[in-house]
Amino acid sequence: MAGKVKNDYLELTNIEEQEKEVERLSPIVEYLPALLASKKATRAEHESEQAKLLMQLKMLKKNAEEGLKENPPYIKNVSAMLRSAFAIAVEKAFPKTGVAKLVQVGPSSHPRFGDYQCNAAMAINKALQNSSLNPRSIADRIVANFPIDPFGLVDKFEVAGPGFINIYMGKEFVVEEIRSYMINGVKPRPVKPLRVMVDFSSPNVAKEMHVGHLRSTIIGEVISRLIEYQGHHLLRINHIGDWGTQFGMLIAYLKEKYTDGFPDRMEVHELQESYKESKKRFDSDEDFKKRAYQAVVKLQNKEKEHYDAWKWICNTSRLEFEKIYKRLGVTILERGESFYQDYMVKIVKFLESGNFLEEDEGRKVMFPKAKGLIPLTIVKSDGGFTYDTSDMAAIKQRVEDENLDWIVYVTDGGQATHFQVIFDCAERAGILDRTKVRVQHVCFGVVLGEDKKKFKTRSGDTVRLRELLDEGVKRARDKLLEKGRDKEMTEEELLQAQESLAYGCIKYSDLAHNRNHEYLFSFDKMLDDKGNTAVYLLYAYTRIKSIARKADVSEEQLRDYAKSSAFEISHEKELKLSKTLLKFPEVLDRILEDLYIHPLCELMYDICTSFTEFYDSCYCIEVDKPTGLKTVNMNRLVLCEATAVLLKQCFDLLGIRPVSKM
Ligand SMILES: NC(=[NH2+])NCCC[C@H](N)C(=O)O
Repeated sequence: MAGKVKNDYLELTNIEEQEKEVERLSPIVEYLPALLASKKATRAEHESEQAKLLMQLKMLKKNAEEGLKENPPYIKNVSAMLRSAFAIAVEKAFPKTGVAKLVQVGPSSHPRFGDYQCNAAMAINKALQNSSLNPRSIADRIVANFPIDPFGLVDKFEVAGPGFINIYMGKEFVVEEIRSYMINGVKPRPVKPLRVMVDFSSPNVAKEMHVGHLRSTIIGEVISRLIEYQGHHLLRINHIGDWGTQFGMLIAYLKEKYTDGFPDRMEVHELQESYKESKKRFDSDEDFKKRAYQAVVKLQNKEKEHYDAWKWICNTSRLEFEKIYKRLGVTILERGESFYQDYMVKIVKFLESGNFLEEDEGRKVMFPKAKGLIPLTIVKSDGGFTYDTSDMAAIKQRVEDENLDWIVYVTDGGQATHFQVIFDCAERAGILDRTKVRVQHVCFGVVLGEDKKKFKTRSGDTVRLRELLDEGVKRARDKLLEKGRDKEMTEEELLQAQESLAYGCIKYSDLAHNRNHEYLFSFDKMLDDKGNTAVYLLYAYTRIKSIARKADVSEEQLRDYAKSSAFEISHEKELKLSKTLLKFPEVLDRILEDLYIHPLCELMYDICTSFTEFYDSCYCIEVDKPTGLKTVNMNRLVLCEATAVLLKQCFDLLGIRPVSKM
């Protein structure tokens, strides 16, 4: 029931945490039936060991109550709760054998095996090597020791085959959760807030932002949203490539070309052309090379003329980047390589004084601890710094000045070794302690065109993101017109719908794939309204939202109904949809571990297909033809609304904006 205080000790996600809790709680759980039987402890009992445990339990309950007062009910991770409960069961069944850590619980592969499965009995059998036991008897013993279940999480167990434990969820629990989704929304479990940085997007100045940067932007933004949603403090950082000797080259070239001052506006591709030209000159013309080097020195000393020229270059690029971010709904703090100039000087001294650098043909390099990896180039033979130098400086600044607990870098898979070596060298230099600071490189595969080759224009150039987005919007509009949607929408609504659809599709088709794999960019595929696409999901969402509208029932009424004892879930398809919704917390928790986002898309798709099944077999509104009288099934409407609430939350996390008409 709403407001009923529950003791949520079972919900622990992390295995060490679980183990500690098991150790702490198993005696308490043992004594719990006794506690419940004798509500008041006698004086004598107070002096006994048992009473101490009862006190402990009281404290635990009190903490839980207080926790709940502060934090409105949050969504529960069923897998994690079951895992903790099974860990307790195993600890009770086989005390002090250390096998509780073998417990794994996952969704079952088929409904005939229940909702979830625990297959620990086999692994425990192996670990215990006790000939008088077999996996089945182990499974029986685990089930017999399952702790009290304050949530009614489990309806029944079944020990099957060689020792699988099939778990059937309790309906009461499902009802309570759906009730809470409806009344309280989908609030994640409160956690200790961490300081987190996501370093993503990060295009390069004076170069076109390419599809790789688009992927980094899309994935990085979603990771940021997920981390924020979980309640952590987040810093989104755009580590743009805006520093280095190439800028001396470019400035020298531009000064030569525009003797009367730089133009007011310039497209990034023109800037990129100049960049290519300057590189040619640099490689072929000794005089130019000298001037380029002088320009670098002047830039590094921040001499006005050169510094202004550099600012002009950065600004030209920035205007272009910002247009893309605005369209995609991304806000990110620019803190490029140039930000670390002073830190780079310092890190070189630091590494030098620690004797971490070695001479190599005039360069100063740093080897990682791991064997077989290429070293970082910290100082080039011309004295300049590199990408490696900036990342070493950045990691020090991030750990020490920003005090971060968690740093995420989002780039293509081609940089996996770079980050491996950076993390390794940072540890070697004592800058980073990976037991305290979590560093994660989130990589992704290359983007392919419809011809399955690297995504390029026909002439072999980089595809301009602005043009790509424009094409997406045009295609989305065509799609809407093709379906005749324009007849039901004002021009304003159509504009909103086409943008939501275009950007939604581009984002979703990227996110729905395992990020490690290559990804085929196809407007035709992403704008398909069948299958796991944004179009399908957005339509489904709009349809769900329109049901309550048609029924003429307000959200307020639905909430009131959900609070009442009349609310129930009965039809098999209602239950199936509900159980699919309850998968959200476990998907969320897993994503926050490995930062693979596609399971969230899979879940959204499952929700929409379960919804369709439910909607096909369960009337929400029945109209009596002769009289025209409407009968509204409030239970089902609540379920529709809970589905909508969760889907909306998922769209928000993915940065996709559903519109009321589509
Ligand atoms: N800290 C970092 N290295 N962030 C990623 C930078 C990505 C780089 N500018 C590129 O375009 O590939």
